[in-house]
Amino acid sequence: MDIRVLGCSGGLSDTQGSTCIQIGDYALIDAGTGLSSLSIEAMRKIRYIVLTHSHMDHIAALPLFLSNMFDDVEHRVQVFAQAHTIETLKTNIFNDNIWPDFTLLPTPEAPIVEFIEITPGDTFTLASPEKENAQIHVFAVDHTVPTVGVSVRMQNQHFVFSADTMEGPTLDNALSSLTKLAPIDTFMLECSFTNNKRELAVRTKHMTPAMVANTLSRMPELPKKLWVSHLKPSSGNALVAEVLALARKFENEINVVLLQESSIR
Ligand SMILES: Nc1ncnc2c1ncn2[C@@H]1O[C@@H]2COP(=O)(O)O[C@H]2[C@H]1O
Repeated sequence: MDIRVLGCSGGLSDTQGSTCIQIGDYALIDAGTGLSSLSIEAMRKIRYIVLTHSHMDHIAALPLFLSNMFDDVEHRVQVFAQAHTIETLKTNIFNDNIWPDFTLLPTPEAPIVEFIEITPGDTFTLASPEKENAQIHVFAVDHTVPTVGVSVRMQNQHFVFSADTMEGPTLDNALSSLTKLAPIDTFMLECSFTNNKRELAVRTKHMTPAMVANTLSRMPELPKKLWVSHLKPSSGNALVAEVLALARKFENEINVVLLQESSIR
């Protein structure tokens, strides 16, 4: 399985782009500013993008990426997203004011991008032009706007990305179902705020290290690796210290990796 985290910051940072995960060389989950670490040649190989939700840190690079592709790419980029995400992008971004409506360009018959509506619970295949296909399953998570997490299965490996979510039964039930589908090898889970910002985390539907620990303790079977991501830059070193303490607490049970610049490329 070839998964590269191009960015997973929960905001604007001098060390890391925002959420963008590359599958092989041909697909992305989310299109945050981490996408800008790809060369133009690498961008031209991208055929599919699965968007978890409409928030800026997950879609910021999509408009500029599409204009990069516009000139000389023959394939159409397929963007998979929930109806809310598609509608929000069309109304607020691809509206010929903020950015051109690339769903009609260069011609309405053969546009550069096609939005494909997905619903939580859907399973679909991203066909690789060269290597093994990726089997995608999207599941509902609990965030302030309609959001899906993404399960990727390829080469007998199972990677699960929580996207932005709060702890609770929605996530717990999804993790139980996903574990039955196939044991989870790598679980990329968000952790946005420090424990003393629990109230803000609940209001904005995000996780703290304590919530991450609770979620792990309720999982029917622990994944082999936990990638902790989406730290808010404003939470700084205090959050890093809390995540490292969490890693020590679980060190005999699970390999906890804090995704920072050094460990994601
Ligand atoms: N009530 C709030 N107070 C402070 N920050 C907020 C509030 N609501 C949303 N945000 C921030 O706005 C961000 C929108 O994207 P996120 O959900 O990743 O994370 C959210 C928080 O960082």
